[in-house]
Amino acid sequence: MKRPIRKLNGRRPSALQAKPVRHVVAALILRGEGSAREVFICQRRADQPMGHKWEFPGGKIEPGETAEIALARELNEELGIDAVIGEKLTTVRHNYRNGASIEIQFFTVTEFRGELENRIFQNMLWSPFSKLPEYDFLTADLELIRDLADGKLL
Ligand SMILES: Nc1nc2c([nH]c(=O)n2[C@H]2C[C@H](O)[C@@H](COP(=O)(O)OP(=O)(O)OP(=O)(O)O)O2)c(=O)[nH]1
Repeated sequence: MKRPIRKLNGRRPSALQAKPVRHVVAALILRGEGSAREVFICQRRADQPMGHKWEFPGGKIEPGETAEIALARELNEELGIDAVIGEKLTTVRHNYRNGASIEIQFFTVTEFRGELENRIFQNMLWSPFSKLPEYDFLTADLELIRDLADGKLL
C-alpha cells in the first residue's frame, strides 16, 4: 500500500528552512599601547544561549539603525558607556550548528565617556592580546582571536 503523502502546509521542515542572516556588531574596546595593549572582553551568563562563552560586547542591529548607531546603543545598554565608535576592523560570517547564520562587524573603540559597568555579563575583564586564546570564545570569533594573538591585526 502506498504511504500517504505528508502535507507540509507550504512550510518546509525546520532543518531545511534557511534562517535569515542576523546582523551583529561588536566592539574591540582598547587601552594601552604596544605590548601593553589590552582589549575588553565579556563572558555570557549561564542562562543565555551559548552560556559561559566569551565575546566582545555588542549585539544585533535593529531595523533602521546603522552599524555604528547600533553598537553605540549596545555599549550603552550593556556597559553604561557613551562610546565613540572607531574604524571597522573586519567582518566575519559564520553558520552556527543550530542553523543560525550571522554576520558580525567588529569596530575598534578607543574613546568613551563613563565607567565600564557590568549590567548583563557573568564576568568582564581587560585581556592582553597574547592571552585571548586562553578564553573560551564564541566559535565565530576564533579566527579573529588567533589573528589578534599573533599580532596580525591591530
Ligand atoms: N556581541 C557579540 N555577539 C557575538 C559575538 N560573536 C558571536 O558569534 N556573536 C553572536 C552571539 C549572538 O548570536 C549574536 C549577538 O546578538 P545578541 O547579543 O543580541 O544575542 P543574544 O542571542 O544573546 O540576544 P537576544 O537574542 O536575546 O536578543 O551574535 C561577539 O563577539 N560579540
